[in-house]
Amino acid sequence: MNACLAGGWSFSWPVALTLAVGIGVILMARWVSRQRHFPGRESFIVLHVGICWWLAAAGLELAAQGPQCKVFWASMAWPGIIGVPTFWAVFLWQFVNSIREPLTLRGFLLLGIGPLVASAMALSNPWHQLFYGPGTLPVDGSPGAAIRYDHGPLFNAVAIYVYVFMIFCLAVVTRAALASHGVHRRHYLAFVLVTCVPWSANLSYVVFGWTLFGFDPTPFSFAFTLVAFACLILGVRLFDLLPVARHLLLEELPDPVLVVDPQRRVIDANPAALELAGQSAAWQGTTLSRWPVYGVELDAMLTAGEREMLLIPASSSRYFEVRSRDIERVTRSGTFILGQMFYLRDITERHCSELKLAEALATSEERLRTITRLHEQLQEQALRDPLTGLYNRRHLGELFARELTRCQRERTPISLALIDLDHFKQLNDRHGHLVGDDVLRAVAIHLTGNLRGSDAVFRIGGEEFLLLLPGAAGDEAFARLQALCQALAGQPLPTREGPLSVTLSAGLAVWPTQGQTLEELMQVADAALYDAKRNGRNQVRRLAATGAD
Ligand SMILES: Nc1nc2c(ncn2[C@@H]2O[C@H](COP(=O)(O)OP(=O)(O)OP(=O)(O)O)[C@@H](O)[C@H]2O)c(=O)[nH]1
Repeated sequence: MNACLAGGWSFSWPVALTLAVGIGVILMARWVSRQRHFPGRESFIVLHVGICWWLAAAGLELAAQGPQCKVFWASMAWPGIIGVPTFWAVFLWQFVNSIREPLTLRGFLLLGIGPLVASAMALSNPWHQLFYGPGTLPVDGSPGAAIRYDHGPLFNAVAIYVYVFMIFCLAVVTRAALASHGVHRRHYLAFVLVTCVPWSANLSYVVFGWTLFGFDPTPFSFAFTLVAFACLILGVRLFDLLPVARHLLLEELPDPVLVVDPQRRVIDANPAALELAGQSAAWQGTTLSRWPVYGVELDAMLTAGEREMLLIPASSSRYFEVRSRDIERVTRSGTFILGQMFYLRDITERHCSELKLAEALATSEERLRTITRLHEQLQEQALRDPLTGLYNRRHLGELFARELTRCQRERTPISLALIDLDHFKQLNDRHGHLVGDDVLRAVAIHLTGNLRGSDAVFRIGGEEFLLLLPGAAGDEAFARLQALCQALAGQPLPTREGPLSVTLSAGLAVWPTQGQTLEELMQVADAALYDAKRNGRNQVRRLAATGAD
């Protein structure tokens, strides 16, 4: 060994490559060792130590000039050559089965027997030549020429030992990939690739004698392993729980989530989205507009550039609030849209509550309107006489006060007339009360039919009426009342027993000359009415005015 350490060396590109890969492996192993704990972490680090060992021995073999030294360094590689598949298998087993406890010392020592025995067999080869046969010679006579190895039976036995581990590794990750889905499956499939590439390189060397730089290509294939792990760790954050947790969250989310690429093809959908669409297989890559149940709406939403909408799928009685957002990647040259994500929030409960609330509000408003209408009707009814529909005495005070204010402001008079039907008792007695009611109604119509806009007529007693004529002075009011009186007398009224003739007597009072208040005016008018009755009825009377009217 001393001779080989002190022997001639030549630094070449293949040596530089092994050195670079070795440094990369050390850096990655160091970085991984500082990461959070993950299943198989210790085995993963031991595996990388094995790779480094192998690379170091391979580099020394490549750099060594003497053929014996080359064979010596090749023999020194065996702890790494056996250790790598052994601890790759242990790591995969622990990772796939989520075994967090590190390998026991006993297990470690047991698994270390293989590499030790193989190394011992390789290093003792000069005495038995069963590992490398006598045909192990340089490929040509040039200095530092590569060695063509004559693989002996012990070499083949060790190769089989290694391949058993590799087959085990493949079986473990393939089974795990088949049994899992989502992020986990992608991780396991990556492991299948990472297993296959160095193994294929090794198989091609052992079985077909294929070499790279005249050398076993397996150590160089670790460059691929290094890049693959770098991509897995940095790209999909292997060993990190966050992507797995996010994936699980999406899987468990009761609300549908759909992801489309820039060509509007569905590239991902969580179980809730698949269930709503009734999709189960071969859905990936479906054009959004052809996506069942709600694809057309989402497609239209994208076209319209809308970010939010209410979705009521035809085949479902549920309501969804759809939100879309761009999936972007920011690079130095700008922001690229990688696709869109749709999030469908089930708002059925909220929407139904809102609908019920709106319905309840509408009903309440309708009821309130009805109550207001009824209240107004009641108020109106309270002010009106039910038989004739004329205002009653209750409304008189209010209306008079209003008219009085107006007439005071406008300095105009108000005439007030009390009207009483003549011999109404006789009419009742002769024709009955119902006919009397007919007459009262007909008189009410007669009176209202002869009023002007601002006039008002009230029924203030059985067959007593009151006329309020704002703005009408005594003479004018008197003339109008007389016309009313004569018209009534000359026109029989319709009743259930045929037309009947009635007459009225009226007494007139005028504000402000004959009274200041309603009571005073009514007293004056009543006195005048009494006068009319006494003078033979069917006439209008007024007392002599105490001032100008
Ligand atoms: N049909 C009907 N009659 C009523 C109503 N209210 C009061 N009367 C009647 O009206 C009559 C009033 O009679 P009286 O006060 O004696 O007066 P009158 O018979 O008209 O005689 P004079 O007023 O003196 O001309 C009574 O017979 C009451 O019963 C009503 O609402 N309907």
